[in-house]
Amino acid sequence: MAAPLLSSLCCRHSLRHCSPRRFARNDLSFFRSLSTSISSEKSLVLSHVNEDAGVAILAMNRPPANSLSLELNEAICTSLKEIDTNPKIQSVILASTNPTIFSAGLDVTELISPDDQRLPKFWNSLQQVYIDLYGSRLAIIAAIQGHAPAAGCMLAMACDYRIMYGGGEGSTVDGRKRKSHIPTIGLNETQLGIAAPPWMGQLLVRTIGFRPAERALALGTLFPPMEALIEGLVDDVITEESFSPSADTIHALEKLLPDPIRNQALSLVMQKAFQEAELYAKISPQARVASKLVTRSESLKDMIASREADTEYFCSFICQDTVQKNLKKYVEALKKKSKSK
Ligand SMILES: CCCCCCCCCCC/C=C/C(=O)SCCNC(=O)CCNC(=O)[C@H](O)C(C)(C)COP(=O)(O)OP(=O)(O)OC[C@H]1O[C@@H](n2cnc3c(N)ncnc32)[C@H](O)[C@@H]1OP(=O)(O)O
Repeated sequence: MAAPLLSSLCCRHSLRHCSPRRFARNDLSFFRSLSTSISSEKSLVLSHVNEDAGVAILAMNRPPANSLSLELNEAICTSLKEIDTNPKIQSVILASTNPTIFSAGLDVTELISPDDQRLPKFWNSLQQVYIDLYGSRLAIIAAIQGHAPAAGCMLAMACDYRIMYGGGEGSTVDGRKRKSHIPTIGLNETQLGIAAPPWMGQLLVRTIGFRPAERALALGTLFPPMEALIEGLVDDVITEESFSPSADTIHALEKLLPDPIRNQALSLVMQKAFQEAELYAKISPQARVASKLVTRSESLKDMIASREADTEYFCSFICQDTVQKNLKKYVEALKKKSKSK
């Protein structure tokens, strides 16, 4: 696995497929669902490309919480690969069709009383998502509208830039009032009685620095947006107080977008993500990819070298009685909370 990945970072995609695209700052037409749009695995992922813009959107679409199952992981990788093979695309926005949950992390039901054959496949698929995102030649922008705990946070950290919704009353991207929503992000595994695997923990260390990461990992801290910004876990926090799209914009987008992501395209987070995607797409792809290689190749090599051992450790760890007990308790509490709403 190592050789293809690193060669893809070095040359396979990056140096051959370098045709930066320009598009107008406010041109939201990049969201247009082309007839060649990619939707895979029963649309667990909605993916659309705009070759003129050089930008793609990849929106996770697994209700209710975009929790990462084997199938969703595979769908993310498949979609990303399809986008990656398109030489006209330089940037991708990683988003969610759920406006309040980016991804709830691993599908915890995958971890409870797991099937022997499926569990290692499941873990491998998560490792692959990380490798494909973190090692992509594409500039990937995380549009974090909602919660991103645990592996959801990992997805965001594996991107090149993270924009988070700052929360607040009455966000009205579609003209309707909605309840106040303040998303959180972080590696909260210890709160489930498990620990983040080394490669995920190290990703946090590389993102926010050693001491803050050490503390956040131990406590399983979930950061609200402004704290995440201060820690450097996200790069930008957007509030929608001043956001009021014009009727023309809404009308144009209604024509352009398929239902699941129409409102998302109108949100300020998505528009900022678009601007950032545009910014990255303007940089010489050779230079951008080379700089990504400088900061990411060593850790990717290490992760890939320990991949099998990581899978073995994960499987035996998850199957321990105490871990199973903790996980069951956690899921019961989650279901109870959901029912009590
Ligand atoms: C030393 C090295 C050791 C290495 C060993 C490896 C160990 C393993 C490491 C694994 C690393 C990664 C771990 C994970 O990602 S575990 C998952 C962590 N995720 C969470 O803790 C989040 C749980 N969810 C929530 O807190 C909330 O749902 C959330 C804040 C995301 C949203 O809240 P909201 O109120 O909007 O929504 P609900 O809670 O009502 O949820 C809606 C429905 O979704 C279901 N749900 C939510 N999260 C999950 C999930 N992670 N998996 C499966 N299902 C989930 C929830 O039950 C609701 O469904 P129902 O309505 O049907 O009950």
